[in-house]
Amino acid sequence: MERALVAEDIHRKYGDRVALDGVSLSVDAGEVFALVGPNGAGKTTLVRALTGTTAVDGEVSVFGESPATVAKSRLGVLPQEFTPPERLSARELIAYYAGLYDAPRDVEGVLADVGLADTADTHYENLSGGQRRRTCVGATLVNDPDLLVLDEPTTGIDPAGRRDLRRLLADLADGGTTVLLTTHDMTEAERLADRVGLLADGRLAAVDSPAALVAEHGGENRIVVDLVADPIEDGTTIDDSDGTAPSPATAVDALGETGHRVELRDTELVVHGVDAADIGRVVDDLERTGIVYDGLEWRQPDLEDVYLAVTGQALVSGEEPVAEPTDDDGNDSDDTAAETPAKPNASDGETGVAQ
Ligand SMILES: Nc1ncnc2c1ncn2[C@@H]1O[C@H](COP(=O)(O)OP(=O)(O)OP(=O)(O)O)[C@@H](O)[C@H]1O
Repeated sequence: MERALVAEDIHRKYGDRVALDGVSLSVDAGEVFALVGPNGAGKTTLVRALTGTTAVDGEVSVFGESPATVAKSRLGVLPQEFTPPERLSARELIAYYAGLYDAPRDVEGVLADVGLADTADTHYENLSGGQRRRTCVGATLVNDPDLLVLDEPTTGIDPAGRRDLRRLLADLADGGTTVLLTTHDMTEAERLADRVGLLADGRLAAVDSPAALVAEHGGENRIVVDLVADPIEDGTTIDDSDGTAPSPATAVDALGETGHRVELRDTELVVHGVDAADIGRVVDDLERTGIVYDGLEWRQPDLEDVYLAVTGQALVSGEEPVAEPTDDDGNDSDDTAAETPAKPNASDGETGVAQ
């Protein structure tokens, strides 16, 4: 199997700040690889290292060559920040980038791939945030690259657009294109990637298929109970004979006696090791404790749980805020959805108290 990308022990500092701290990674040709991590984890720096746009200590090769010498026609790179000329239409922009290559793809085919066939004549400045991002993705496809490197390609794209883009990337991968993308969104990584690299503080904390990571680190199925923070103030009816609800700690003890590991996390109570067939029994046990709760949810472990288990940091996932408007007519929008998210430090780990 040809290696599309190899990085060996890459280090990168900005002043005293360590952005990459000994990252080694290899991606096979035809693989979809997702780099996942919170703001500041080092994703963009790693992408830049792999594509030769920032100098690093360590070895990087792309299809066996230095990123500086590999044929540009083999690569399609979407930086996190990419602002094409605003007074050109989507079609003109794609045609412009296609014109940089000797044997480009058909412009209309690229526009169709990124779902912009009906918006192709709208100026870039009048496209919605999601349509702009799709135009930028289109610009990376004009040379039919062997390796696509996409830094947060779905930022600002609405859920339907994300699905379309995922489908496109999956089709490209089926056709042999290697895809390396970064995302904050674990669901996206889980759905799309053959393998996922969990990046935290400039280090790859784990690399494997989503299923293998979840099996190894995800923990058990669980019920998460959303407790009422203050049932008296909340006006919730309390059934206890003395008119007071049991404390969460009492409920934890009572549930613990039923054989499950129970954990209290702020206003959530987590009952671990609950398989689908046990849900009814555990809910009955919960009712018997008399604890007052707003709702509950049965959850199977996912990559977010893996990230927390492996790095000790919580990574909030799900769909990112959607740029408005999200309609597809693309006309007269003055939307300027941020292409560049703020960069706070990684979020704090959970502060649960294990019972
Ligand atoms: N040009 C730069 N100058 C100084 N520090 C930088 C620079 N680029 C990145 N950093 C720092 O390096 C660390 C890694 O940043 P990087 O942009 O690679 O993270 P990221 O995972 O891509 O974050 P985000 O999800 O916000 O894009 C951060 O602490 C960041 O502040």
